[in-house]
Amino acid sequence: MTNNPVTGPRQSPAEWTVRGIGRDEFPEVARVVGEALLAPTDVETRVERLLPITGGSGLARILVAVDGDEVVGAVNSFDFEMAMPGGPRQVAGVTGVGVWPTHRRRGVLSALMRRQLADLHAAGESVAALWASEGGIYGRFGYGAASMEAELSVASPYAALRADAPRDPELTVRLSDPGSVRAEMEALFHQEAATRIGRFQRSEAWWDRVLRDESSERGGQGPLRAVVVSGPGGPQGYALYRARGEWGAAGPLGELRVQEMVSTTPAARVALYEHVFSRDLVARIVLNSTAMDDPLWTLAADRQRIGAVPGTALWVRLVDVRAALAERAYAAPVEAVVEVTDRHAPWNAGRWSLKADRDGARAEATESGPDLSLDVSQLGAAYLGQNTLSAQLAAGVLTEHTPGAAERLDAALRVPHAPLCAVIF
Ligand SMILES: CC(=O)SCCNC(=O)CCNC(=O)[C@H](O)C(C)(C)COP(=O)(O)OP(=O)(O)OC[C@H]1O[C@@H](n2cnc3c(N)ncnc32)[C@H](O)[C@@H]1OP(=O)(O)O
Repeated sequence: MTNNPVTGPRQSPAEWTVRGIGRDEFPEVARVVGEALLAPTDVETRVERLLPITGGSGLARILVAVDGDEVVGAVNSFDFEMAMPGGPRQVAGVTGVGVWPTHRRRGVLSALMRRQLADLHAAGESVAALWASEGGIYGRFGYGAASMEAELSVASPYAALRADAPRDPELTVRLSDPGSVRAEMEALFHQEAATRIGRFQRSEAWWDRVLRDESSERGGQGPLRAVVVSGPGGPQGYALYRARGEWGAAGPLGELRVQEMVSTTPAARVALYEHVFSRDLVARIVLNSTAMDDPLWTLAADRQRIGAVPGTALWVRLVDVRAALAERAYAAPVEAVVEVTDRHAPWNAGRWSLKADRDGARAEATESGPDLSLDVSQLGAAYLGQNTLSAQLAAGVLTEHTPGAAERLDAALRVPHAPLCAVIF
């Protein structure tokens, strides 16, 4: 044990007691995590907001580290149905990670992460995913940065689509308050969340959270609005957005911010863009969190006028490498032996033979020589199909024993559309 005047004595993760919680301890967990995350709301409000989405069996997924009687750190995970390559899967959505400020850098998170990983594995869960507050935290625990999303913005004079963008005169566009079209939005989202990698199905409580509209949620903007595009057969898309009016010496400087856009047909997408692009008094349109292959890149009249701020979205952890490899879908036949190192999950370490084609995959332990050696975090980074192993090879962070192995695996791991989660959990 070493001592540090700021953080106190450094302990090994094994020295911390980690346990589950009773229902009456939830406010204490909310207090500790809220303080760590610099949450602007009071504990009561946080409990009121978090309980519905965490509730039920969710509390059983919370772990705390204690110092005597005191809770000094916590982790939680949602039991998501998230779209993965090949379809919807159960994914542990790791969340609510925080360590009491006087106990940081003493191994508390490490203890919590190890126990959470062991619990998820024991429960038969194969994949965990999270949004990280900081990029330096989770790689050491076997998470790989697996997807990027981008905030897009466009100044109103350039907010226009190509002349040949698909437009359907039969579509109608209806603007209303979100509550009155919630059922339509839920149905459209449910469809998208079954296939769009990274999306997770929403409970009613999650919808309440997405549609929350107190003034503290608005970030200086106006109320949440919903626009729904429908054809003769019913709704084909929706967007949720807020707008803020502003005036400068030369006229209107309003901003319109799209929180979410979902569409099931190209023409509905076009109608949604054209609705938000055509609002009067708006000088700038922002699309909060978009997939890296958002159709706007193809449809914009001048794509060079789109400003893009990309950022890391989901980090993925293969809790059970064998199961995660076997349940994934593959775009091309592949046979390879991967040698995996895993500091925190010894059951993953070793050589895995993957045999896959478009009809299915098998992964089993093997003694054969590896084609590729890598850390479990690197496999996590490639799992959603957005990041290639070839890029990691070029960066010099994995070893290829058989020339071309990374490229062949990449061809099999490829997915047709970029992942999109968009909702930070
Ligand atoms: C999914 C989510 O909920 S994301 C939200 C994460 N939470 C936050 O950001 C809240 C504020 N921060 C905290 O509560 C804490 O600082 C945490 C949770 C990030 C880290 O907890 P700690 O108990 O301090 O971590 P712990 O002592 O186990 O550190 C383990 C290792 O990670 C490193 N580490 C911890 N946090 C960070 C960081 N933010 N950046 C880089 N390295 C870090 C430590 O230096 C240590 O490295 P070492 O093993 O080489 O010595």
